[in-house]
Amino acid sequence: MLSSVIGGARVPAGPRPYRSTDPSRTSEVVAEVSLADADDLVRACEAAREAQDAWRDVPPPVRGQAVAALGRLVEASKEALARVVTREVGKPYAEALGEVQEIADTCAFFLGEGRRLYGQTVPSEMPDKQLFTFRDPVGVVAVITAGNFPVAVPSWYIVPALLCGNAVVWKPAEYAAACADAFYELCAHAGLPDGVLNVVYADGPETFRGLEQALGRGLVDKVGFTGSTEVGSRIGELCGRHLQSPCLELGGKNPMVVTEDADLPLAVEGALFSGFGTAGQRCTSLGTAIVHESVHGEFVRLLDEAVGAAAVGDPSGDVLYGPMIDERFADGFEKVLGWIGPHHSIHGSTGRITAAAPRDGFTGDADAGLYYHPVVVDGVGPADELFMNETFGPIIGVASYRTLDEAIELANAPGYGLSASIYTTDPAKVFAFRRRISAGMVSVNNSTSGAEAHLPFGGNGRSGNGSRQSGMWVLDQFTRWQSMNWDYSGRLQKAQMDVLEIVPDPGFRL
Ligand SMILES: NC(=O)c1ccc[n+]([C@@H]2O[C@H](COP(=O)([O-])OP(=O)(O)OC[C@H]3O[C@@H](n4cnc5c(N)ncnc54)[C@H](O)[C@@H]3O)[C@@H](O)[C@H]2O)c1
Repeated sequence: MLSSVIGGARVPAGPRPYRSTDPSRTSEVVAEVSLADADDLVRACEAAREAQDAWRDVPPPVRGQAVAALGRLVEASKEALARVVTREVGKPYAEALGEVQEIADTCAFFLGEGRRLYGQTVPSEMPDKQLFTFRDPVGVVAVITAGNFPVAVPSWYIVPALLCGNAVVWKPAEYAAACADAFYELCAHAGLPDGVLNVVYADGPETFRGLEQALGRGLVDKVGFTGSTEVGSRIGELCGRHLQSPCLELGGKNPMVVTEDADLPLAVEGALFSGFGTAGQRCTSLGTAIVHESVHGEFVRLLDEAVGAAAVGDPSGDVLYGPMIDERFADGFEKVLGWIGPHHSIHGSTGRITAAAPRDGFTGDADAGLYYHPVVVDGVGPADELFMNETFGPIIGVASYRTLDEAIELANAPGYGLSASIYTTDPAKVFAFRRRISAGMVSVNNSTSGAEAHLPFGGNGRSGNGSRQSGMWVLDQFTRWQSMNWDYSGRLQKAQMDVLEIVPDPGFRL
């Protein structure tokens, strides 16, 4: 039975058992977990506070060695960790390998940051005085994550937070506990002192209660949250009461605009990958393709063709996508299917896949797995729930437009702002789109999905509070700037008042 780890020690199993199952064969248990309660979460924050005291004094290049060791351990266990991801959350194995690679890439990037955690020397207004800036760790970082990227997204928080000298309390998604535990074990063997990284398996309500208490007692200095917009806004409110600004990485309803001059087969390939990859359960999944009216019919025809040839099935095989991650997401998707109104034209079957997948290669027991057909709904618009809200399932809408202004207005209408893409051969359209789309990430002739470990990742509006992950930008989340001025003149020099005056001759003319 898996249990939380606080201060380097496993917490004895308690009265709250939880089972995470294989979504391809829901009768198979992947992990039995003993869930913690609010008090455990508070204890983990206390342990982190204590451990951070010494960790902050370890020089950043040395902290970088732990990050490097983690990267090496992840590389060495890449296949094993990917297999756990495939089994527990149903992600196709090739994608799972990519997800694990992202951890290794993140470690590679932040290893270097350990030697580059630069401050600045800044000139002063006065002579014989020098100004400096330093980056300091924020303290204890509470990280709460979703399970659709059960190891890569946590690493985006944990790796830079530790490198910057913080201690971390990580609360992974319960339904991805086996993935979390495997990743925790790799971290624990990378040479981190006890208590610097704690993992707490808990459900949402207990997590909220624990976080409320920990924030109230000053035990948490930063919250990193990846999950739904609904829960994110509650976390934001709670942090706001304690004058903290969390990192909020939330849901997406990501648009793809296809212009009249676009390479249509390329756009269709992108739509297929980002609409149905991971069964549409990515924050960056394509929500709506917004297609110029002159190519709309051809786009839908090509998309139908591609969808018909797609393989859905056992995620250990070569498939476009596997099952929904968990019963909860399958239930949520059933609800979404009810949003499809009679006035839409539906392409694909809306039902559960009960026999074989659309193509060979499906070996799982379909009746027991959480498999759904890919669904394309043509003719959606802002009056539809389907157009306005994240669905988190294998369904995409198609809308049509006449002018680029209209396309951008449609793309911004749902009020999310994570990822957006445009397929066009006209650079003027690219820049007009880039300037006015509300997304944090824009793709040109590429799908809405995908991230690289050194590019800022994050969204605006219903997708987040503008915080960014990955690359050097995330350092501002996990460090605080301290400025220092050092006056070695031997006098009390006062800024603004004792400044040397420059006296120009205002009457001078050539
Ligand atoms: N923007 C991003 O980077 C990103 C990445 C991955 C997933 N997501 C989003 O995550 C969502 C899917 O994940 P989910 O359904 O597991 O999200 P969720 O909000 O239900 O849960 C996310 C995490 O928060 C915890 N939680 C739930 N209720 C809580 C509460 N009241 N207080 C504190 N913690 C609580 C959960 O146990 C889980 O660990 C989608 O909306 C998806 O778009 C966003």
